[in-house]
Amino acid sequence: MTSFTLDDLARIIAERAAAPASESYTAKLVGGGPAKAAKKLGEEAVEAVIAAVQGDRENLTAEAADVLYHLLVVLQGADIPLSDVMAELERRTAQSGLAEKAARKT
Ligand SMILES: N=c1c2ncn([C@@H]3O[C@H](COP(=O)(O)OP(=O)(O)OP(=O)(O)O)[C@@H](O)[C@H]3O)c2ncn1[C@@H]1O[C@H](COP(=O)(O)O)[C@@H](O)[C@H]1O
Repeated sequence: MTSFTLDDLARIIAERAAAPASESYTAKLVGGGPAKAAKKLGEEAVEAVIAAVQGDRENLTAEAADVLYHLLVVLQGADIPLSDVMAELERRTAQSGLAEKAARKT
């Protein structure tokens, strides 16, 4: 069990984004522009998919951490607060995913 949250990580990323790129991987990614950060997110997502398909729990745990970190970096670069994403997820709790999918088809 850990008390570390995505909010904590988003705060670290926001701080590090302002650091010199020579001192921070986060600053280097954000400074490289949205396409670079998004490409990295895509790569990490594919690695997580491969680990999931292989049933490799240890690797999937590590790759999931990479995906979450890189997603938060992409959000930071796009100036989208994590709280906006959480609000969208909260809004979706009003109905099941299956009900939402069915409503889209009609
Ligand atoms: N959680 C992370 C985190 N997860 C993954 N990574 C980096 O993401 C990269 C993953 O890419 P790869 O495995 O493909 O490695 P790579 O080949 O070196 O990457 P590229 O050169 O291709 O970009 C590695 O360099 C990891 O170090 C992270 N870098 C930073 N953080 C967090 O951000 C904080 C601030 O880090 P800096 O911004 O570097 O100060 C850290 O203390 C952590 O809390």
